[in-house]
Amino acid sequence: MFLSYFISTVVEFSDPVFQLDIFEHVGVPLVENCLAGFNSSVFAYGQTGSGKTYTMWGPANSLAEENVAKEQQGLTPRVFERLFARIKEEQTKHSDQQLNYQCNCSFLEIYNEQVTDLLDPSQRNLQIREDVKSGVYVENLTENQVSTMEDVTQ
Ligand SMILES: Nc1ncnc2c1ncn2[C@@H]1O[C@H](COP(=O)(O)OP(=O)(O)OP(=O)(O)O)[C@@H](O)[C@H]1O
Repeated sequence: MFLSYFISTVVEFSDPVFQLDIFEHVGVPLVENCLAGFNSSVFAYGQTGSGKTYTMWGPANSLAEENVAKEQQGLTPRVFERLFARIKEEQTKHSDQQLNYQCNCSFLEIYNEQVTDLLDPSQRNLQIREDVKSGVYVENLTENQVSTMEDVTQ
């Protein structure tokens, strides 16, 4: 099952307060849904230059620069930081059960009905398919397993 969140971006909105607001209303419930075992996705939509990438990642190079203020971070690093922290919390809380979590993520862009794999931009025309059991999926979309922030920011 898939749970999806939609964010409409307008460049004037994507200031630090807006980033925090999005994190609280989209990021926090998304992390809890992932922990509960649901596949979850975020769609950022808006016209060219409206701030989709900024909303999802923060200012350019913010992941590489250690001194970028936390409040400038985009949704993606905040979500993964929260996810890994919550996993640790759950594992500590239920240490007798030896909980194991596997996190996989994909990133794609849809532009003029063309689907591009952002983890492998040479894949520019991926097909959207439907499977009787698993539902709608993007054929051949790269799926990376992540367990640390370094995995996410590489
Ligand atoms: N709140 C903001 N403060 C400062 N700069 C911003 C803000 N939001 C967006 N920008 C800047 O505006 C430019 C366009 O934003 P961005 O690349 O996020 O738009 P986009 O919707 O992803 O565009 P495209 O559809 O062309 O990929 C970028 O240089 C980005 O750094």
